[in-house]
Amino acid sequence: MDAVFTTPEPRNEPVRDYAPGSPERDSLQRRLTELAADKAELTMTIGGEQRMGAGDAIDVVQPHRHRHVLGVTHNASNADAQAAVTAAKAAAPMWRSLSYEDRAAIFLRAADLLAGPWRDTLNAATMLGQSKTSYQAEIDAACELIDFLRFNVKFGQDLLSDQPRSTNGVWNRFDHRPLEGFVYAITPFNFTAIAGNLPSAPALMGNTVVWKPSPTQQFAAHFTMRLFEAAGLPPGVINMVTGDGLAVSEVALADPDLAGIHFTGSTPTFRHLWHEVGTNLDRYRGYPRLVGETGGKDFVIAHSSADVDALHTALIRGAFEYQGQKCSAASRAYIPRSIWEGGLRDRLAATADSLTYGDVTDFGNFGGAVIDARAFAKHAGALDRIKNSANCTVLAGGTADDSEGWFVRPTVVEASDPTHEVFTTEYFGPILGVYVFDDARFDEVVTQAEGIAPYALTGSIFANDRRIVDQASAALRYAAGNFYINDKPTGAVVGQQPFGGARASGTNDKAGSWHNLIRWTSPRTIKETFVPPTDHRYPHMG
Ligand SMILES: NC(=O)c1ccc[n+]([C@@H]2O[C@H](COP(=O)([O-])OP(=O)(O)OC[C@H]3O[C@@H](n4cnc5c(N)ncnc54)[C@H](O)[C@@H]3O)[C@@H](O)[C@H]2O)c1
Ligand SMILES: N[C@@H](CCC=O)C(=O)O
Repeated sequence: MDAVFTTPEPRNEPVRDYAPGSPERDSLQRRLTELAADKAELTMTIGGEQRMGAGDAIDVVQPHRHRHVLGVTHNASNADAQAAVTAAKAAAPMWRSLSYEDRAAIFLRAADLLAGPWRDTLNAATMLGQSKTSYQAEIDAACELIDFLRFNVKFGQDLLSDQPRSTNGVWNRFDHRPLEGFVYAITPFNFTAIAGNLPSAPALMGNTVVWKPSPTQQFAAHFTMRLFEAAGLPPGVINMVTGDGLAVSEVALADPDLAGIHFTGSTPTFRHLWHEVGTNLDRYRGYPRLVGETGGKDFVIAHSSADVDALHTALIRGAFEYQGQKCSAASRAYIPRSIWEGGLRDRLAATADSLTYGDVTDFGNFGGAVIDARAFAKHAGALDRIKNSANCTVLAGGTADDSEGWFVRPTVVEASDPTHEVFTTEYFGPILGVYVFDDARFDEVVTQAEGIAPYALTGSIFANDRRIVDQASAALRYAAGNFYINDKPTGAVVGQQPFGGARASGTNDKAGSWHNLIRWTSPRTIKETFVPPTDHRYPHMG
């Protein structure tokens, strides 16, 4: 076809509320019952073929009811990984020869399928497998993934439209080539949207992918792969391998055609991958692109002019939604004594104690369980250390119980030492450290908070005094990649608050924006001269 196409103008997917008696709630509840009834075979998908990994079996369970097995998956073996890499390389010429519009249509169709008939499946799988409430699943598995798919198509088109200037007689062009090789996408447990975005964003730009989801997110990842297929994704474009990823990395990171890593997960895992790439550098055809969004120790800093009701809500939602398992979760708060002793301390503790964590299929609960036994043990250990610390007072929670599910109570800890681990260590659970300061020490506290943790992902300032907002914003310029004024530090929306952080929080390539997509292209500059010179001499030569 001869046309320059324009992709549809994206709009953020409206969030459904699943209120009692609503049709969407009935429909989601039916799908929850169906998905919980079967024990699924959580296969790999390599070159379009589904098969079980050859390594050890892993039970994928409901975190809030860990005896309930949703499905079984297997670690991929070295041979499985090799097959996935080979399939990705084999599909590359076919995939990159398709037009951008053809590739984009697949992901736009996936978005529409997810907004419609697939919505309940992805939401229910995310609720059951990752212990998210209906609301937390809806903003992730439905809305954010739909938004990633639709907005990336628009950003990709903008990127392709970026062309150099030309002069009379010369036509200059950019050929926005996909990378030469395959992209290795490794995804975390906590967001179904991130798991879907990390393989699909490079694929949209014409790359083929080996995708390794987290075993604890494999239930929803399985259905995400089926969604892409239903939307018409050809075999071999995204090859999903399962399990812990150790064998996959042995193979993929040593392959000469590794063109990039698209990672989201913890800082130690990303550092490990980066080291491995460094070790293998001489093997590669090119320099692999390393894109990693990693951990956070996200702050809320309040000034004495802050609105206390807004601050209270931001702390509760920011720290305790999805059991604190968002990289953006508020995990350290700095509160002026006038506000703290003026009522916030007792109110925050009472609200935290009132939050119900339980089975997420009971829509009355505020939250569910933490993801697995390893996370539970980590949080239980941290709570023990906190309770034994002379610097700390536990004001709410502080307990954990894994008899039915991996439940950790929403915990508020007041700590008098601002260098205590509660202000520096990412727990990735529902534990909020609070440092209380005399109101006049605000500037000093901002300076201390700015650099005490190695991360720089999200952070909030609460103040009504505009001069304070301005000063704190300047002082904290490099302390967060996503900075909030009078709002909680969680809940970024695609197209509105492009997401990512620097320092130990990652490469800050802003998922769901052109900043990210540009990492998956390698432009070729073309100069075409219409009437080339035919005399090598210059006028100054006489
Ligand atoms: N900055 C962000 O945008 C963002 C978003 C979500 C989560 N996170 C971070 O992710 C972390 C929580 O997620 P997680 O527990 O899944 O992280 P994780 O690092 O334990 O695991 C992430 C992924 O890496 C895989 N993995 C681990 N070692 C591997 C290896 N050697 N080879 C291949 N794959 C390997 C895991 O199986 C999983 O798929 C937190 O630190 C959180 O802050 C960051
Ligand atoms: N983008 C999400 C966090 C993703 C990490 O877990 C937020 O803004 O809350």
